[in-house]
Amino acid sequence: MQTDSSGQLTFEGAALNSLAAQFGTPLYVYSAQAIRSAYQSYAKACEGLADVTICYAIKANSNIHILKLLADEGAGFDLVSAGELARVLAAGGNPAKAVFAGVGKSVDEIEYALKAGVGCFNVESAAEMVRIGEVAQRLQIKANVSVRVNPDVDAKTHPYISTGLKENKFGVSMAAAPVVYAHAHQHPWLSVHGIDCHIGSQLTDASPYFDALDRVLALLDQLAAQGIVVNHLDLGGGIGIRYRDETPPKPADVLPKLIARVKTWATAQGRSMPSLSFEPGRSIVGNAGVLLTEVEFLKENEGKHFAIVDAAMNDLMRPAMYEAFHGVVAVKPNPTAQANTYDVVGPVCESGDWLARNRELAIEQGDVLAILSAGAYGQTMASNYNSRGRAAEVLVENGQARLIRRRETIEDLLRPEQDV
Ligand SMILES: Cc1ncc(COP(=O)(O)O)c(C=O)c1O
Ligand SMILES: N[C@@H](CCCC[NH3+])C(=O)O
Repeated sequence: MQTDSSGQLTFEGAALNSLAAQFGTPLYVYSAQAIRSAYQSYAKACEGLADVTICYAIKANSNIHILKLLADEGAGFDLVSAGELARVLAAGGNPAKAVFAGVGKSVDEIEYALKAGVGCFNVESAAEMVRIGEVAQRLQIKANVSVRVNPDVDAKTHPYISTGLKENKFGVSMAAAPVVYAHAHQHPWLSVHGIDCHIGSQLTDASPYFDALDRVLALLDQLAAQGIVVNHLDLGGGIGIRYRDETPPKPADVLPKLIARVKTWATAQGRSMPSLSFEPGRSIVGNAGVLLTEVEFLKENEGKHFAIVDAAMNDLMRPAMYEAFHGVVAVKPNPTAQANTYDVVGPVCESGDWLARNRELAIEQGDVLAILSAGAYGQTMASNYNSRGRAAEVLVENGQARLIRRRETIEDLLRPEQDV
């Protein structure tokens, strides 16, 4: 994001105020260049070090135009539902470079993924391994499987987005994993591909990755002693971004060291170097997107100032759900406005419908604000609560803006109930 000579905010060469006028608000705006360079920071960090696939976690931002952009860069995908797989296919992505995670894969989803040729299932329970084996046998299509293990490592992040502790629902415990592998190993329609581990999201400290890796490598030794050789490691996603003042590690700070540790282990064990994958989501798209919203009203209740805007918790759920901080700035200076400390709130009928609290802003009715770092877990977590249509999305590339999702209309909202 930059400021032009008149003080207006621009995003990859496009003035945000003009985009709001052209496409309306609320509006998600993404920078193609920022997404590409975030992806490349992963690809370059591993270059020449090992056989590595970067599987972008679709849940962060699943717009098919963004998936296409990433597929064109060479990304694989981490998906968690039939819907996300359909998006990969619609975007022209290669299903063989996709991994399918999630604790509750249905029979239909497994069947769809097998027929589409998904590269690997990251299996999260013994019962799921049995189910995948049954579906694979019925379809006579071999399923590649990794076990997603839960290493019981504290990722030191918000409790709602920590996934690698034993109290979390994700993955198979280290103690139970050998039995799950043994089932896959002896099954004629299952092929043991790798091991998977994802410990949480918005990590700002890299040390939990190394703790988790050490536990994973110890488990691989144990499996090898049982005659089960696992030659692929999927180390998940989770690297954080800056929302306020965080200093998360960069892929180049973490990935080469993780790869080096795997190499040292492989050499010591006299094994060939395993292939690897990572599943970043937030760090690819989070800082590449903003949510534009117009001020509907300014209001004061007994000295408390509210800026009521046209975006709401249904558009950006993170503040309501995690009390998450997102920066807020006016997209152009308003010299006649008086500065005040505002809570920026939406029109939804919930006290939890706030986007930002206690922000110093010099704004008037009709001004446009940018909610920053909204490219990840923004539109993908949006809902129709209060019967509000989802926002439109625009992708900016070299100053040119392209609509990549139209605004939902009232007809879109009513159709599933009228079509019965
Ligand atoms: C299995 C899995 N992989 C990858 C991710 C992506 O994580 P992040 O967006 O933090 O990189 C998630 C979400 O936390 C996940 O659950
Ligand atoms: N949705 C969360 C992250 C959860 C990641 C999914 N495993 C967020 O907005 O931060």
